[in-house]
This record gives sequence, C-alpha cells and structure tokens, in this order.
Amino acid sequence: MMVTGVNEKPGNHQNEIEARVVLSARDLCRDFGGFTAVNNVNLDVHHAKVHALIGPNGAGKTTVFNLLTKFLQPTSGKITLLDHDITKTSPARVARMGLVRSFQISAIFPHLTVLENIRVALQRPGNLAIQFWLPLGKLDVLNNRAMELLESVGLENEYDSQAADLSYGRKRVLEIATTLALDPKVLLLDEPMAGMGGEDVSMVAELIREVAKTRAVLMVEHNLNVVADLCDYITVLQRGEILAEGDYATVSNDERVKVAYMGTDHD
Ligand SMILES: Nc1ncnc2c1ncn2[C@@H]1O[C@H](COP(=O)(O)OP(=O)(O)OP(=O)(O)O)[C@@H](O)[C@H]1O
Repeated sequence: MMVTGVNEKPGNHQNEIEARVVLSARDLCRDFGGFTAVNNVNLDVHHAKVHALIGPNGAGKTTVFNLLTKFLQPTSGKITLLDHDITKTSPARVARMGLVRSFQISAIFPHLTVLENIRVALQRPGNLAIQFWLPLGKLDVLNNRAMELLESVGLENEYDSQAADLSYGRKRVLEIATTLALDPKVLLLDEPMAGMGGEDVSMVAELIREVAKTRAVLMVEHNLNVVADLCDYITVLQRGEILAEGDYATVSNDERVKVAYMGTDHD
C-alpha cells in the first residue's frame, strides 16, 4: 500500500510539473530597419508538451526562433527560461541553461560514424556530466553514454555506420540525438520533417513524442498533418503577429487561420 503524508495529494506534484511554463516570451518585438518582423508576440512553452509555431512564409517564425535562442536581440520585450530572465543572455549561455536548438541535417559530420557523432556531441563545451568523468580517464563512460543515447533513439544497430550512409530520416534522428546529448530542458526544432517521406515522418514524429515526455519541444513545422497529430498547442503567426492559438481543433476552425494560412480546402 502506498503511504502518503496528511497534506500530500497524490498526483498534484506531477500535474504541477506538467503545467509548468519553462520558456516564455512577453511582448516580443524585432524590427529590421523600419520593418517590424515580430510584433508583440507572447508565448508560453510548457514542460512535456509539443508546441508548434506555424504560419505562412515570412510570418516571422525563424525570427522568433532566433530571438528565443538569442541569435538575435529583441528590439523590445522579455524572454524567460526556467524563471530566469534571458533577454540579454548570450546564445552559448542559454544553451548551457537548457534551451537547445536543432539545426537540421547539416549539423552532423557525414564522414564520422554514428557513434562518433554522438561522442563529439557529448564532449561539447557545457556538457558537464561528461567533463566530470573524462579527467578520470573513463573513456568507456563516454562510449556507454553514447550507446545509451543511440538506444534511446533507436539507432543502436547503426552505431558503426558512417553518418553519410544513413537514410534521410535516420540522419535527422541522429541530429536530434546529438542535441539530446546536451540534455535540453527545451528543444527547439526547425522544420524537423522538411524533405522527408511518410515513413521517415512517422519515425521522427515518434521520436519527438518520446523526447517531449521529459522536456518541452517547440517546433516550426509546415506539415499540418504532423502538427495535427503531434502538437499539443499551436501558435499561428502572420506578418509577425499572433493570429490564433490553441489546440489543433481550435486553430484549424478559426476562420482567419483558414483564410490566411491553411486554405479552406484543408481538412
Ligand atoms: N536579417 C533580416 N533583415 C531584414 N529583414 C529580415 C531579416 N530576417 C528576416 N527578415 C524579414 O522578416 C520577415 C519574417 O521572416 P522570417 O524568416 O522570420 O519568416 P518565416 O515565418 O520563418 O518564413 P519562412 O516560412 O519562409 O521561413 C520576412 O519578411 C523577412 O524578409
């Protein structure tokens, strides 16, 4: 029998963690010269949820990503990560704090093996767990951790293959695995399904679903079937502003969204 304290309500703590906002933007604006690319955007990204940022070309999605990861400074507004104000923090520091962005396939080394790619990622600056072990000469720890990571994404059988020889979808899985080496609290994915066929889309969607069990995922995605299937919450941008937000049913039934983005023929 499970014993609980008088004041404890089983499940409440878990609910609190799951409801937790880990990344937020308030009144985020970015001008380029006289042009406002992002205008008063407010976002709350929650732990253990998949949040999509969608919108037509030029809506400001990439600029929002660049602002959140600090590759761009906002003209005004505030960004908070895990209750810390990161509005003026450097990109390297926000990455160390747990906000990690995945850059599609170009981020992997094609002539290294799958395992070597993960080892490189594990040895990146900021990966304190591994730096702690290496001076002790425990290189096996690195290999073990790399294999664990490969198992967690289903690439363990390809550990000795050259990354260049992987299928397109598996290259994407490997790339996401390299970002997991940093143990992000918030993972930003820029069009993770770009250029992929159906089977690969299912494989990567499954991985994202798994990854989001223990962290927040914010993704820019054009494939609306993926968004419908995978994402808990959707923010629709248009001309730098939030046009609509909510779950897929809410945004896909919004007349303004139908007109501006989806077209009325999308089911
Ligand atoms: N460095 C820049 N200088 C000037 N204008 C820029 C700059 N970066 C983006 N813009 C403009 O800001 C607007 C938003 O661009 P952004 O790339 O964020 O849109 P997006 O939603 O990511 O589009 P896409 O889906 O085509 O990638 C566009 O009109 C773009 O031309």
